[in-house]
This record gives sequence, structure tokens and C-alpha cells, in this order.
Amino acid sequence: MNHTVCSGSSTLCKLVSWWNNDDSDKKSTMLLHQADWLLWLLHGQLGVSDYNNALKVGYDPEADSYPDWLLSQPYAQLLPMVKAPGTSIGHLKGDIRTQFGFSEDCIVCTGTTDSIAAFLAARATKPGKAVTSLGSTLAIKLLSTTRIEDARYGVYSHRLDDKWLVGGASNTGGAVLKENFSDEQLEKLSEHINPMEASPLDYYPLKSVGERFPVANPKMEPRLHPRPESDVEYLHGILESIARIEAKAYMLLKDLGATQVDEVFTAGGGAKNDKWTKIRERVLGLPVSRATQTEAAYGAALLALKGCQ
Ligand SMILES: Nc1ncnc2c1ncn2[C@@H]1O[C@H](COP(=O)(O)OP(=O)(O)O)[C@@H](O)[C@H]1O
Ligand SMILES: O=C(CO)[C@H](O)[C@H](O)COP(=O)(O)O
Repeated sequence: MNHTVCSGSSTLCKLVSWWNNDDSDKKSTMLLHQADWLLWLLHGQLGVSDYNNALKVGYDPEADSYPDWLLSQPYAQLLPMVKAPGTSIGHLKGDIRTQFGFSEDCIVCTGTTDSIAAFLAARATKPGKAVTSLGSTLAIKLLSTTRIEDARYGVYSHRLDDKWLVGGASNTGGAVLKENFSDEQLEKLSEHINPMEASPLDYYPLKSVGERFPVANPKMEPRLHPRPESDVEYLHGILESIARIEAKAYMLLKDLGATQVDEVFTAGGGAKNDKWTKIRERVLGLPVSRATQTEAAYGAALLALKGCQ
């Protein structure tokens, strides 16, 4: 099987593992993604999700239903009802409304995943536009007219209305930087990097063993040696190596048949590093810029606005 749920980190794998290993009474349980749980606290209706969060439990966003093979499983009764992202669920619970001073007509809408929210925040609407989220991990979302799924490389497609957000999430990213440098050091050291010069250091920066995308290999070892004496050179090597992984990821999406990327916007904590942006521009061979809004929360708010209209 070459299905997105085959990844060891998928919601379905976690659900099956819990179903098989947990002895608690399962009659009164319900599967909630983190976002579903948070929204439940606000609207009080159990078991409502959206088709972006539900993708990795096996929901088919194209057919807009759970596939039969999933519905025939013993744990199928735990699966949440699925709506389109940005759909009104109901009114805000009275106690929350009073506590935080919201108006009586305040409604709660279904959400989406963090990196899709970051894509929405960038307001990129044309196929070929992409958003790389450089947070603790590196997540890529490319707007494509074709849907691509390939679990061998950790590639999957989220539905965005009538198009697809093709991509995946690599375990490389800011968490590795954070292990080695403080935010202040990142800023200071980056000032001394010449982004036009390619670093000869060839790393695979991971916080621990295992990679998901652009290759799915739970046994991949981090590679962060040799460490040069100069911290500037070391940081340059890490930033350049992460950029190479990003370039490999976009190349892979092209090879698998996604709409060709023509511009990359950046969200997340790494978006503020202009030197890194320039390194990435050189390595990717594409225009790369900071998204106007780099916070995923802004995209989530846009979705809620859509749900209110
Ligand atoms: N100047 C910088 N250059 C590169 N990365 C940075 C810089 N400042 C912060 N970061 C990285 O940004 C990450 C935090 O970004 P954020 O989007 O808040 O992550 P997340 O929400 O995924 O945890 C940290 O891991 C940190 O290493
Ligand atoms: O690494 C992540 C969180 O730790 C990514 O943000 C996440 O895996 C991406 O998921 P999706 O593509 O479903 O939005």
C-alpha cells in the first residue's frame, strides 16, 4: 500500500496503536485531533473535524467521505464527522462568551492544519505559488491543479477548495537551529554570512533519528559533522543544507507531476532571516520572499471570516 496513512506518524497509525494497546473502555471514546479538541472547548459539540485535519486518519477529501475500508474497521465509530474547513459549527458556548466578552452571535468554524493556515495567511491563490513554513520543522505547501500522493517520499495533497496543496513535512528545520543557537545568536551570526557563497558543508540537520519528507525513512540519522571552529561557518552550513533539502523537495513534487512551482513565500520563525532567504533563493533557483503575514493564526482567522460570510 502506498497511502498517506502508512506513515508511522499518521493519525491512523496512532489510532490503531492505541486501539490495540490501551485497555480502557472504548465505548465512550471519540477521536479528536488537537484542533477538534480545542474547538470542542469553544462550541461544545463532540466529534466534529475538517477534511484537512482528517486527511491523515484516512478521510478522502476528493470523494468527501471516509473510504469503505476504513468504515469497516472496528474503531470506525470513533471517527469524527467531517466538514469543509471554514464551515460554521455553532455558537460559542455561553460561559466562554461571557468570560471573554464575545458577542452573542459569535460562531465557531472548522479549522485546518497549521501549515495550511500559514499558506492561507500568505494569500497565495494561483497554482505554482508555494509556502515553505520554517518553524520547528520544514513544511511545504504548493498550490497545484493535480493531486499527488506518494508515501515513499512522504508526499500528500490536502484539498484547498477545487485545488490541491501538495507537499509534505520534513523533520529538519528550526528545532535543530534552536538546539545549537539562541535566537539572538542566530541573528548576530547570520549578519556575517555571505549568502552568495555556497557552503561546502554537507549536513542533514535532524533533531533525532528519522525523516518523513522528501524521503520517508524512520531510520535516517542526523548528519551535523564535521563542525568547523567558526560558528558563522557552522550556521551557514546548516542553513545551506536545509535549503538543499527544500530544493530537493520542490524538485520531487515536480517529478511526481505537481504544478511547477514558480514562487515561494516563507512563513514561521525562519522567515525573518533575510540571509537564509537569499541562500534559499540561490539554491532553489526561484524567487523567495517573506509572506506578508507569516503567522498561521492569521490564516485561521481568514478561514473563520469565510465561515461567517
Ligand atoms: N533569525 C532566525 N533565523 C533562523 N531561524 C530562526 C531565527 N529565529 C528563530 N528561528 C527559528 O524559528 C523557530 C520557531 O519558529 P515558529 O514558527 O515559532 O516554530 P513552531 O511554531 O513550529 O514551533 C525556532 O526553532 C528557531 O530556531
Ligand atoms: O511537522 C509538522 C508539525 O510538527 C507539520 O506542521 C505537519 O506535520 C504538517 O502537517 P500538514 O501537512 O498536515 O499540515
